[in-house]
Amino acid sequence: MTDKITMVNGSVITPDKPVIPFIEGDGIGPDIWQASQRVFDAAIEKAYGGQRQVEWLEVLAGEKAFKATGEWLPQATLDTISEYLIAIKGPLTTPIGGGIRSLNVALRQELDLYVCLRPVRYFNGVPSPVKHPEKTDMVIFRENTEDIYAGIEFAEGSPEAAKLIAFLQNELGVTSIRFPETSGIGVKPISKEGTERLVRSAIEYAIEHQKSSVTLVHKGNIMKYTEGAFKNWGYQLAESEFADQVFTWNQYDQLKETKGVEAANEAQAAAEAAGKIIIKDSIADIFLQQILTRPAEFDVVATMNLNGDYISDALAAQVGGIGIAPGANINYQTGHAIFEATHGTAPKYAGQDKVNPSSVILSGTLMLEHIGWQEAADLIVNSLEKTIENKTVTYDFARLMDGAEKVSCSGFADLLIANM
Ligand SMILES: NC(=O)C1=CN([C@@H]2O[C@H](COP(=O)(O)OP(=O)(O)OC[C@H]3O[C@@H](n4cnc5c(N)ncnc54)[C@H](OP(=O)(O)O)[C@@H]3O)[C@@H](O)[C@H]2O)C=CC1
Ligand SMILES: O=C(O)CCC(=O)C(=O)O
Ligand SMILES: [Mg+2]
Repeated sequence: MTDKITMVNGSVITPDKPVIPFIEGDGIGPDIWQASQRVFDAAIEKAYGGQRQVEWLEVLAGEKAFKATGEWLPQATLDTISEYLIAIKGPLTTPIGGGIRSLNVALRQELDLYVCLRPVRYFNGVPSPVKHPEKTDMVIFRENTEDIYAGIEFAEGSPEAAKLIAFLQNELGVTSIRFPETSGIGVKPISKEGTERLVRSAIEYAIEHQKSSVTLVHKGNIMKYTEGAFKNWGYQLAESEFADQVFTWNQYDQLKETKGVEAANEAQAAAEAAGKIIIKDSIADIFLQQILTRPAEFDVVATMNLNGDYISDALAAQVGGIGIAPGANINYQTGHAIFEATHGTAPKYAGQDKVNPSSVILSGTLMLEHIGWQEAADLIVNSLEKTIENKTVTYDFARLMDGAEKVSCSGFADLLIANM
């Protein structure tokens, strides 16, 4: 009998034969989904010998949905994911500079999946542009429902843009819009509630996984009441809700001011010795330099939507690129979660059975861990390590590895299954 995954008292309850909806995705989506699904099924079969099994339920979004229903994101898709709690998806296309708004963002907003969780770790043998890729081991908590992704934007020349600019100038005394006649305009909402639930999740994750620090990444020197507020609210939340478990740079600064630098250093050293998590912050531009030059100093990263988008792809590059960068969109209160790769639809490779399916496959291992099927997740990760160490890899790795054998997307999945 198949059944639904549910959330009971904050815990995910998984029946032996759960229904899990999936969205195949646009562009390379069908190639990587088909490869990934075979790997998931093989790992589950090997781990549980038929006692556990996923019943995959296709739901439509993107181009496939539009062709079939005339809608890009049918309500039935949202309803089904909402009902079954957990889903996994391939990438969906978003046109640039016009056309539909992002379906990926819409899914996150509609289901209020406020955390975009993107773990970044190195797999032995993966080609990387840095000397010590193994030093990059971070988990990104990207706020997933606010910021300029809220989509409050008005086009240059539109009556809405003219009205909003006139309001800013006439009612709020704004004089700094350089070319008001020809400006498009966007709004960036960042809330205390949105910040708190994101930072709370990041600190809880750090505690559960025994991480040593959480870094709040922001551009609060320039955007004081959005990104600067994120930093302040983040510190306030850490100090009020996790007083016994953390030490913050804000506390360090206060001690330095009142008792001097030695007292502040001593307090931080004592906190570290006691295993407390250090909550620190970094301005986004220098952070992008420091993750390259001093990656070992960062652990869990909590940031807003746009910063998190940039940081995800930058960190993915450090450990071998977007072909191996998984992710999950999660609401820890309702239990809703959609697992998906960090990369997009790579349209030039669509239908060529060529690209690396590892990002969706590793997103699937996050999903298996999330539903408590750790044995199946471990089988996949171990097999991925072995397959990469054997130098049998897709084009993206093969072009940077000496002596590698280039395999197709489906061929890579075959090897993962054989190596389990
Ligand atoms: N969550 C989602 O669904 C996302 C959707 N998108 C959407 O995807 C579309 C295309 O975006 P674009 O900016 O080109 O970014 P993409 O991530 O789709 O592709 C950029 C490049 O990354 C490399 N790449 C991507 N996926 C893989 C893979 N699985 N294996 C190996 N290499 C890979 C390729 O590099 P190379 O050319 O060097 O071989 C590719 O040309 C846009 O519509 C965008 O909005 C983007 C990001 C996320
Ligand atoms: O929605 C999109 O098209 C892009 C999304 C994206 O870049 C991301 O999720 O990292
Ligand atoms: Mg992105």
